[in-house]
Amino acid sequence: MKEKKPWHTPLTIIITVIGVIAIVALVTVAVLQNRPVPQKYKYGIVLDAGSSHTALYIYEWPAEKDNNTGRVEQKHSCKVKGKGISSYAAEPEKAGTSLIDCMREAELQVPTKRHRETPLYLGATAGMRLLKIEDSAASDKVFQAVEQTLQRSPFYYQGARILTGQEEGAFGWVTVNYLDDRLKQGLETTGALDLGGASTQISFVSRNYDISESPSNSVTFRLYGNDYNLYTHSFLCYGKDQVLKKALAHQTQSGPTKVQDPCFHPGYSVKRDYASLYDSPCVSDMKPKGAPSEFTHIGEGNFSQCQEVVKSLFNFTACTYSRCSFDGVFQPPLQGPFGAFSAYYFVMNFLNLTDTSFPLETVKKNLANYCATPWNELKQRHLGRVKEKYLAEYCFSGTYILTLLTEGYNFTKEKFSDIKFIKEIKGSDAGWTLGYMLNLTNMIPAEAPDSPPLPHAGYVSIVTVIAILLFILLILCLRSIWPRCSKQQQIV
Ligand SMILES: Nc1ccn([C@@H]2O[C@H](COP(=O)(O)OP(=O)(O)OP(=O)(O)O)[C@@H](O)[C@H]2O)c(=O)n1
Ligand SMILES: [Ca+2]
Repeated sequence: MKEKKPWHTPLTIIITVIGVIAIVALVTVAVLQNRPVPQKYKYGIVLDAGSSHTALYIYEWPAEKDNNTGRVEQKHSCKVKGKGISSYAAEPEKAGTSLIDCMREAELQVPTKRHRETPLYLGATAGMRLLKIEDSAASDKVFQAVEQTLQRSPFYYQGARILTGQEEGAFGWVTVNYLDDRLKQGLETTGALDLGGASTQISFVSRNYDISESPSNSVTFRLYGNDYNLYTHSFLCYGKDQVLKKALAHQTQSGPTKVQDPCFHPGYSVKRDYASLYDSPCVSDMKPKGAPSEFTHIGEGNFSQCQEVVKSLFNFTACTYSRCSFDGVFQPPLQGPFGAFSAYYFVMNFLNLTDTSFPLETVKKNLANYCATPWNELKQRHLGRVKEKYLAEYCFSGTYILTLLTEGYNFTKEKFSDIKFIKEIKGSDAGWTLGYMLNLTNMIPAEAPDSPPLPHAGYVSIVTVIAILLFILLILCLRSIWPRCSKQQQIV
C-alpha cells in the first residue's frame, strides 16, 4: 500500500509561514504605499472689488491634485463692510482700511502654515473702470491704498488690477462650467449672464457661428483637450445702479423739481440732488444746464410705463453687423442653457420670480402687481429684513432685467425658460472670481490629464489576488516535487 506522505513536514510549514508573511508584507506595502494620503488642502484668495461692494473669496483644493478638475471649492466668503473701493476716490486710504476685517477673517480661515504660499489676488470691475475714465489719478491712489493693505497680509500677494469687461465675462463663464463639471467632460456648456451695479456681461458658446465677425467679442480657450469659441460682451453703464441713473437722467432732462417715476411705488417720495445723480461718466454728459439743486422723486407704480422708460435707454437701431443685441454690439444667436447670477439672482429671488418655467407673460403680470403695490405696504412687509434702498429699487430692477433679457439679448418667450437664476453651484458662488484664480494658477490644463488606469482599491485587490494565486501555485508545486525528492533521498 502506498504510504500517504503527511503534508505538514517541518519544511512545508516553514515555507507556508514564510509565504504567508510575504503575502501580508506585499499587500501591506501595496496598501500603504498607494493609500490616498490624508487630505491636505491648498488655498487661494480672490477679492472681488465690484462697483457696489467688495467680497473676499477663499478657495481650497486637495494639495496633491492641483491639476485635477472640479476639485476647487469655495471654502469661505467675506463681505467687506461699506461700499465698493471706487466710492473712496475722495479718501483713498479708506479703500485700503475697509479690507482689513475680511483679511483678518481670511488669516483665521487659512491654516497658518499655508499663509505664505496662498496666492492673493484683487480684481476690480466696472466701478473702477468708471473711476479710471473719470479721474485716473484718483483710481491710482485707490489702488495704492488697497495694495498697501494687501502687501501687509501674510499671504502671497499677486497684485491688484482692473479686469477688462471681456475677462470679467469670460471668467464668469469658466466658473459656471467648471463648477458644473462641463469642461472636463466636454459637455455642452452653459452661458453666463452677470449683472452688476455698473456693468453687465453676457457670455456663451454659439456653435456653427463665425465669431470672427467681431473679433473683440471672441475669446478662445483650450481646456481639458476641448476647444471653445466663446462669445462675450460687457456693457459698461448697464449695471443696475448705472441704468437707474440713466433712467432718472432721462426723466430729468428739463431740470424739473419734481419727477413722477413709473418704476417706483405709489406713495414713494424722496428728495434727491442733481449733483449726485449726474456724478458718473454714464450720465455726466446728460446733465441739464441750470437745473435746481434737488428734485423730488415720486413713485407711480406703473409697470408698462416703466418698461417704456427702460426701453428708451437702449439703442436698437444702430447695427453694422449681421445681427446685434443693442447699442450696435454684435451678438450671435443665443444658444444653450444660461445661468444668470449676481444681481439677476438677488432681484429675481426677492421678487419670487426665479422660476422660469412660468410663461413670460405670467412673470410680467406678477411684476406689474408688485410695482403697483403701495410703498407703505411694502415697507411694513419687508423693512428690517431688507435694506430700504434695495426695497425701493426692486420694481425698477425687475423691469430692467426683463427688458434687458427679452428686448436687449433677445430671449424670446420660448427661450426665456433656458435661463436659470442662480446664486451658487455646489456651494461655490457663481461669479468671475473662481475662473480668474483657476486661470492665474494654471489649474485648468489645456489637455485632458492622464489618470491612472486603475483606481486605488482595484490596484490593491489585484495585487492581493495575484499574490495569493502565486502562493497557492508554489505550494502545489512543492507538494508535487517534494515527495520525489524525499524518495530519491531514501534510495540514496
Ligand atoms: N441683496 C442684494 C444685494 C445686492 N443688490 C444689488 O445688486 C447690485 C450689485 O450687484 P453685484 O453683482 O454685487 O455688483 P458689483 O459686483 O458690485 O458691480 P460690478 O460687477 O458692476 O462692478 C447692486 O445694485 C446692489 O444694490 C440687491 O439688489 N440685493
Ligand atoms: Ca460684479
